[in-house]
Amino acid sequence: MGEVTIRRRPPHGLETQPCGPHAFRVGGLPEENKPQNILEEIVWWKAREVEVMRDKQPLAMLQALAKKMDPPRDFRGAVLAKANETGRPGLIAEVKKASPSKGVIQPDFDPVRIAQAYERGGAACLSVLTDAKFFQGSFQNLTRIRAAGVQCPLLCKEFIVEAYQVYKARASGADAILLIAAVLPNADLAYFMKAASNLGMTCLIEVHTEGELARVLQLPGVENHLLGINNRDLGTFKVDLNTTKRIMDSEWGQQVKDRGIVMVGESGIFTPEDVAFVKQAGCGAILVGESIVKQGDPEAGVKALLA
Ligand SMILES: O=C(O)c1ccccc1NCC(=O)[C@H](O)[C@H](O)COP(=O)(O)O
Repeated sequence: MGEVTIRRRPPHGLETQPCGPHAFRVGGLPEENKPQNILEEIVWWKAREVEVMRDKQPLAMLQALAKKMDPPRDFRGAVLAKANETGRPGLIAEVKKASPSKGVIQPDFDPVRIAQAYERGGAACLSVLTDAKFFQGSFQNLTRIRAAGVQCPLLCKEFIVEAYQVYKARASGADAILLIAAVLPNADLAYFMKAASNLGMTCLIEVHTEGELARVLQLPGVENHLLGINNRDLGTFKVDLNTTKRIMDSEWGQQVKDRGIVMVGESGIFTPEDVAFVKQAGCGAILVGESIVKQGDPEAGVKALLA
């Protein structure tokens, strides 16, 4: 049920292994050593990236930094408060320069200016992409946004495959992290949720299928975090808002509603009608990037979306 669909590493390790003056390949078909889709490519790259980061900044150093940070803000509480105040889903507005599906979305990208505009426009929380290779983001963007006095809680939008990244998020000022069910089995999800909770952070646990939702609903303490349905298939890039409706109409979606879990509708939300559609499907929050970040005036973009 809801098995992990993304392979975390190439099945046969590196495609070729150096051995003296020779290079040889360890078993398997060459095509098995190629990522099957973009999410797999990102995750394979991420594993190497974390190794390099750990060499430069060991975990103990990061943990010491994380300890010194101001306490995290209540991400889930901020979403709920904004939804109660406005009667609309709480907006998690994404600071997003580029993406694998769209290339550069906002060439005139000033993360602090965009974050401040989102906050003035009425966002409940912000999502900050930190991946550099595929999204042109950075952990410095998180730090700079927090240092600029933005009050909204911040989600570190990263592809987490190691606990190291949870500490990196906290040490960079994040209040919440993203965990993707297609990438992580429940044992890893539970472990990262525990690491995040110990740091006082919230998790946004993202699914794309009914099977993944059924699986993550078994996680202990999931009610204290947020669940999200990504309308974008991260393998094919196809975006379909009906994904949210279909999953929320399933028996697992009913369980989300019965247990009072906050569900976030993610990706492909462009108009007030889209917002109304995912609200009607049962979402208490929305995560929006492209439609607001590409506006010349992101504050007006947020206001128009929530109108
Ligand atoms: O946005 C992509 O192209 C993408 C590709 C591969 C993995 C993840 C990707 N996006 C992450 C997201 O989920 C979105 O940034 C987020 O939900 C906002 O989506 P949108 O409003 O459609 O920009």
